[in-house]
Amino acid sequence: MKADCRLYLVTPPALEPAAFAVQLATALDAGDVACVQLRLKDVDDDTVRRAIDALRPVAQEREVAFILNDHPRLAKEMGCDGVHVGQTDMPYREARKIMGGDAIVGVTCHDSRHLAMVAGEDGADYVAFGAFFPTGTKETEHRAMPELLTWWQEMMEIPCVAIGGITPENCGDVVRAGADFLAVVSSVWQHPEGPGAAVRAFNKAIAEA
Ligand SMILES: Cc1ncc(COP(=O)(O)OP(=O)(O)O)c(N)n1
Ligand SMILES: Cc1ncsc1CCOP(=O)(O)O
Ligand SMILES: [Mg+2]
Repeated sequence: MKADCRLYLVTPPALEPAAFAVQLATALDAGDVACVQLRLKDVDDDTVRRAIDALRPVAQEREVAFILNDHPRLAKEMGCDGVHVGQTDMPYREARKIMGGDAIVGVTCHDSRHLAMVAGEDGADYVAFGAFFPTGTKETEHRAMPELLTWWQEMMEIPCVAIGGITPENCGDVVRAGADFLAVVSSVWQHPEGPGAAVRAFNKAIAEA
């Protein structure tokens, strides 16, 4: 059992803020979730702001960290707890300058030990590896293996996030390999019995891994 692995929910690619706030509350009230990432691609800043206004309180009122994808300035302006940056987004150091020392800054490292070491040494709060499984949510060029998580855990203290196609059914190997967080999109928001059932299923799968 590796009970210290926790869920990291990433929002669906498109959402209507007020309706999705209800879905998010259902997910967060169903069980243990460490953080929520708002991930909206190809929308203008005001659309992101409106979504943050609707969703940030839902997370923060439940002591769940609220992280914005891609946009450090908006994250800072809008009171998010952190930001996630990828390798083609703003560089980590610049994001850190904007966010300040207390905020969470996470970095995508694909399947690269080198990128993860650099991010860790620079001060990232977590490194994200993936994709671990095929995913329809994002076109991915990199495939990570569970051994990468084990290697990271043996080398470094900084938490690692596993992302990409993770479900309650397939997460066991990734959890046992050492993921500190499972970042998930479709398996939660497209769960046939709803996001609450998905969170319960993940919590159970993690506890039994
Ligand atoms: C937790 C987490 N891990 C990886 C990503 C992917 O970030 P990036 O490579 O910048 O791709 P986009 O998500 O921006 O399309 C993530 N968002 N979150
Ligand atoms: C944002 C992102 N980065 C790598 S895979 C991915 C999508 C993960 O979505 P899902 O959990 O639906 O596979
Ligand atoms: Mg990005």
